[in-house]
Amino acid sequence: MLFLTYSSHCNYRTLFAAGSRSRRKQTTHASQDDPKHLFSFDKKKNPVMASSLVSKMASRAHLSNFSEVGRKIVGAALNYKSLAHDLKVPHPAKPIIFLKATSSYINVGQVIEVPKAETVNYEVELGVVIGKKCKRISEANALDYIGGYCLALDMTNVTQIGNAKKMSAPWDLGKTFDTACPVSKFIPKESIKNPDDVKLWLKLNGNVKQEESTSDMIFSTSQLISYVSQFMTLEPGDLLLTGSPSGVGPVRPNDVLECGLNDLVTMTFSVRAVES
Ligand SMILES: CC(=O)CC(=O)C(=O)O
Repeated sequence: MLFLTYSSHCNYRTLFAAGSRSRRKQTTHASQDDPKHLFSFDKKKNPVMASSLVSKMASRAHLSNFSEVGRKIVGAALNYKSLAHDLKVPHPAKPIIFLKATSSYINVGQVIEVPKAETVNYEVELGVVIGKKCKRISEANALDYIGGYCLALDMTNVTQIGNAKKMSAPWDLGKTFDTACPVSKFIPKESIKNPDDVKLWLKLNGNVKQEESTSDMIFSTSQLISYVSQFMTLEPGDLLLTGSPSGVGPVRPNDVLECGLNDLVTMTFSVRAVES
């Protein structure tokens, strides 16, 4: 007897939304990323392993739903050498950190909203989904706290950021308006060996506007996670936006943005105007 009795303990059927396939069918053709793969052992002989794998499954189910369950989105600004070069500004001495509200998430199928009289820029980014609670962690340990990844757009209202700068006010209205954080599906941690070397690209209406490796980042993924964790506790499902490479630019109503991350994921969003 393998895993069949587990469903009553952890209710992972609901967690994984396994659909209509029977549990027994799920034992066959298990792929690397498939949670059922975890259950190919004898649970009576390995009760400790069984319980740890159940919690691993529950945690991955939780993380794959990060845009619903995550409690914050933390962004890093000016984190690419190429962007700093384009903007003719020096590299920041420390990460520049801002927050986006989770109400700004949208998923594929939803539309980016742009106020008619304002300018909103696209910025393609690697998103890091936090896998376990981290507070004041070292750079050396930071990668252990990653639960997975996503492709993200850090939509930025530059009209609002310009207004804020004039008043020495925070950037919030420029970063965290509704629809400001389009995200892809969850990418399991194992799919990306090195988050500091993945390729990001973005096309606006079919024309390539951004294309860069995360190796161009000023602060590495570990440095960003460790730095942020000195100030705020990162929790499972939180998202860290690692910054945008050069090529950022404005969108207009009816534009179509298409972007991708390695050969792992692509996503497409269209833009519509809303009243300012
Ligand atoms: C002002 C910005 O939008 C900077 C930013 O978010 C970035 O990724 O760089």
